[in-house]
Amino acid sequence: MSELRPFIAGLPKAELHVHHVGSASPRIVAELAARHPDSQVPTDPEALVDYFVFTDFAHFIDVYLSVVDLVRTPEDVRLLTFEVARDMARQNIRYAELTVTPFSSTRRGIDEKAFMDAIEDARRAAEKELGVVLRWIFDIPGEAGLEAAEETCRLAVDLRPEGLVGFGLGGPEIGVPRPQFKPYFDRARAAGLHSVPHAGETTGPQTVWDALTELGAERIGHGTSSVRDERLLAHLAEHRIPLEVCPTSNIATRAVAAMDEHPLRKMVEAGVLVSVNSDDPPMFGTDLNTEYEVAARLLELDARGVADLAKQAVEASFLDFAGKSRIAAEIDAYTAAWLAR
Ligand SMILES: O=c1[nH]cnc2c1ncn2[C@@H]1O[C@H](CO)[C@@H](O)[C@H]1O
Repeated sequence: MSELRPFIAGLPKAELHVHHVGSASPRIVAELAARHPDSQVPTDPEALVDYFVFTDFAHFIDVYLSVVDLVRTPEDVRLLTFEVARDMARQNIRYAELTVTPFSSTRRGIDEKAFMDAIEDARRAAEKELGVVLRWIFDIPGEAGLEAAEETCRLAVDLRPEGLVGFGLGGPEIGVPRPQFKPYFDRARAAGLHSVPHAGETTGPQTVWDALTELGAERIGHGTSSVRDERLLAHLAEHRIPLEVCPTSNIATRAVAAMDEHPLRKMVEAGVLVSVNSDDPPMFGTDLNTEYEVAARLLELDARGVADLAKQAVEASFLDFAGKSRIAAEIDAYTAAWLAR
């Protein structure tokens, strides 16, 4: 544990890249697994630790989908969402853009309106009872193809829950080229949603270019391989297109071989705006505070540097000016008080 840990723990934070089902705590996953004994997911939180060791990215997606399979009723959705916010509140996360995959639930038979009501109900309760502001990014699960794209787009545009701010694309990249999703991103953007696809997590920089030119990406999920293309890095820096970086995730899914090889530092040195994120925290044995510790080590930051990093996430968010200013001011006040101790 680094000496920055207590500072980071109390620091007000925003998280921009974190998956809904992927944030279910071991307790919640175990509880859902016990409710649905036909599943292969362990019902014991201890056994989950081993279950969440991944041989590669494809294995991670298989395990992820086995947990998705446990969420079967609107009440499961509501419980999961509120509990995720509770974990965020414990870490002083004030604001989160949570990536939700409605297709996974509607395809499993959850009524679409009941699904929206469940997440919205949890969002309001989280804000009121926990002081955590949640917003949604609806993502297309890439492996499910154009059918999922059509359905996700329809749900986003036609049902448009109040908390929805963005439209994304997740899952595997290999064999799932980004350009085919252009019509769906065009529709979502025309409806006023922000474009936030994953790209360059498990494939090269061309996927990031495709996300920018074909999908109108305003932020990139992961974008890890961007560092292999100097021109791309310069483009991201110049146009202030942030990368959502999730260091421990990249090691856990074996997208990056070792933490000391993580490209975060190279991104920052190229002047790219970055946000630090936890992705699927319990599955990767991490949380946002730990990711800030990791980033502080990779970037050799002191408390002030960590506070600046937290402000970059606020800057990269889809909050309005007043919302950004409010959290940035909280970060400044907290940091000043900490440094004056
Ligand atoms: O790190 C990640 N990269 C890509 N997709 C992810 C990640 N974590 C969770 N998902 C989720 O995987 C599902 C199956 O496609 C999607 O729902 C996506 O949100």
